[in-house]
Amino acid sequence: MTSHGLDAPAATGTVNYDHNGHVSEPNNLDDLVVRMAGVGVRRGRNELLAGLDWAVELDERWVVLGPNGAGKTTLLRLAAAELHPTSGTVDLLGERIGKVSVFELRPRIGFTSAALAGRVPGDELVRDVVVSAGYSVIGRWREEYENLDVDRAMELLGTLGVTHLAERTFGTLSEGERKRVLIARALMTDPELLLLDEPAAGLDLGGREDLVARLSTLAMDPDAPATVLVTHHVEEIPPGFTHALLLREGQAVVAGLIDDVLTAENLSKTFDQDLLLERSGDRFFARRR
Ligand SMILES: Nc1ncnc2c1ncn2[C@@H]1O[C@H](COP(=O)(O)OP(=O)(O)OP(=O)(O)O)[C@@H](O)[C@H]1O
Repeated sequence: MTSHGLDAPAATGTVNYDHNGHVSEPNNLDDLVVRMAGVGVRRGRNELLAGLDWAVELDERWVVLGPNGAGKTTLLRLAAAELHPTSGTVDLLGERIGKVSVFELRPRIGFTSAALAGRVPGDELVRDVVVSAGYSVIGRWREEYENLDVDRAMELLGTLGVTHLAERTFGTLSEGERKRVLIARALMTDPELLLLDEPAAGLDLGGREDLVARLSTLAMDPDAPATVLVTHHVEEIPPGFTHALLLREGQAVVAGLIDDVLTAENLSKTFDQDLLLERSGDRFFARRR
């Protein structure tokens, strides 16, 4: 860990781009929740991400799609201030990574991932898993939480449809129940950016559909934070998501409004298969041609 709390050596960004991809100084970073310019992440000889330009605005809901190993989790960890880029610049919530303490930034960002699920002690009460996010720790660490915090945790468990699990221990929950509890936890600090890494992975059909519906409600709520959802499957894109970034081998294939960029052609390029994409109402379905 560096003095900024990052788990990779801090490298000062050298390149800035404007929205058209031209080199420039940023104008008003406050308008952007995430801004990545010329971002690369390298581990040994592996380029996990390369030359990535991406920006997320306050009212946008992004889905990041790509095959195994495309760099999706790496991208999300950059957006969660958990990683530092090897090259390029990352600005989160108007702050440049490398110039700000990530410990100040992280409470403003809600993040769920399988890695986080693995760090939650199995004997923690579900209610405490959620409420402790407000104190930037995992699990209960105080004898007494503020009543207001407990009320908020219960309200969020309600939003995710799992109030009845509040007094259960995390280790006794099913995969789907854990995912919902962790999304409630991610929302606990009222974050300005919500990052969801494969929230529907491992869920059965009913669980997936229920989660997609709840994420759709959240996406359509104008007060909800800017959201980025990583998935392998177009079927998991909740209605209300506005933008898509398609990633392949650490590089963006295409990024923009879902209606513009989510096409059979782009999906086929991304997954290196001849794919058929169908749209039914506001849901997507894909299969091999
Ligand atoms: N520390 C590391 N050292 C070397 N290679 C790494 C390291 N971390 C990740 N990688 C590699 O970088 C690539 C991108 O990993 P990442 O986890 O970001 O992909 P992903 O798109 O999230 O994949 P998946 O869909 O399988 O979860 C993978 O090929 C992975 O093996």
